[in-house]
Amino acid sequence: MSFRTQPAAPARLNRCQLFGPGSREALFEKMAGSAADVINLDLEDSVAPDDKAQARRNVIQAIGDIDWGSKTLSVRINGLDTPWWYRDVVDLLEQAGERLDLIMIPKVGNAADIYAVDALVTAIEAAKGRQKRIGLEVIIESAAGIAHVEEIAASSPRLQAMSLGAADFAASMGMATTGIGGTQENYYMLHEGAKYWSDPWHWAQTAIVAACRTHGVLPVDGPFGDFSDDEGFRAQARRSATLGMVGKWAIHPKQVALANEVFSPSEKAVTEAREILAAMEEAKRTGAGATVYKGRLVDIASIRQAQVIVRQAELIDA
Ligand SMILES: CC(=O)SCCNC(=O)CCNC(=O)[C@H](O)C(C)(C)COP(=O)(O)OP(=O)(O)OC[C@H]1O[C@@H](n2cnc3c(N)ncnc32)[C@H](O)[C@@H]1OP(=O)(O)O
Ligand SMILES: O=CC(=O)O
Ligand SMILES: [Mg+2]
Repeated sequence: MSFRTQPAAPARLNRCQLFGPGSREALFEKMAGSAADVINLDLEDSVAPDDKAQARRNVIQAIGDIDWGSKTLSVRINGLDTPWWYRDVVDLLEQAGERLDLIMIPKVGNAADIYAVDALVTAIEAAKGRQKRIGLEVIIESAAGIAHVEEIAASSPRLQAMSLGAADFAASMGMATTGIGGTQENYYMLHEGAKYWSDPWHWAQTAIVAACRTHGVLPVDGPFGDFSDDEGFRAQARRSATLGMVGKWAIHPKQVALANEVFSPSEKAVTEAREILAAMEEAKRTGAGATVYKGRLVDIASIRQAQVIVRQAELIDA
């Protein structure tokens, strides 16, 4: 490791973030009863402009009235280029109960966006004597957001998670698609007449993972719009998990089980990780730094790799 060590991301489960519009109160109990680790009550793009004020009132009421169990409870506020965001923050912090865990800031473009919200949150917490410090999460979903991804990841000690928002990201980048995540028909290489599809989200995801891991923030994959396509969701989520993301959004309840499945290590993976740790303990006992496990090299780096899987399994079992 460099002299600059890598801070740990928050030790909590974030396999699935289930979204629901703040204007659809009837969904709130269903969201609370779901198997999602994180709930995102939305005041932004799933709420029509005329419904913004009512949605805000619904969400504030629901934060106190509904039993959210042990879930992380987050509210997505409106973007900083709108007339609604400051009232979202003020009303949430002044009126919502202590059960609220996070505020999600959409369409962040640079660290100053988080600074502005942090300053407002900090002042209201002090003025109101709120006991629990509110965390922040952000969505990278614009050209500016991805260009400034590292300063955004470093922007505030309140920052816990960062998601890729494929829909707005595609729009901001001028990508020729109306699909939200997943395979894009025209993004392929041609070799001897055969098409090989590639992943247009890959580079943004890796930039987000690197920025998050540098600064101790959880990297999360955002929405997959086609909720009729379970295999498409699985494929996207598996790629994200392989790259180091910890979870994925669900924009429909049927996606929750899929995300939980992909971001929970299989029994086989956990057993293998524990066996690698045991093999390395044995190697250490005999003074070796490297050994052979199932015909392949394992060394001290393998301990760190195995610990990623074991830690996730322990969080799930806790
Ligand atoms: C690009 C972005 O910004 S994504 C993030 C913002 N977007 C959102 O928050 C959208 C979230 N999702 C939704 O609003 C809805 O799921 C929709 C509009 C996609 C579909 O809604 P519906 O047509 O009601 O879905 P559908 O009929 O398939 O619902 C099946 C059941 O799941 C429930 N349900 C639907 N959405 C949700 C949800 N988000 N959370 C919990 N339950 C839900 C329905 O009430 C219904 O319950 P029932 O069987 O008891 O009647
Ligand atoms: O907010 C999410 C997105 O994909 O846009
Ligand atoms: Mg968006």
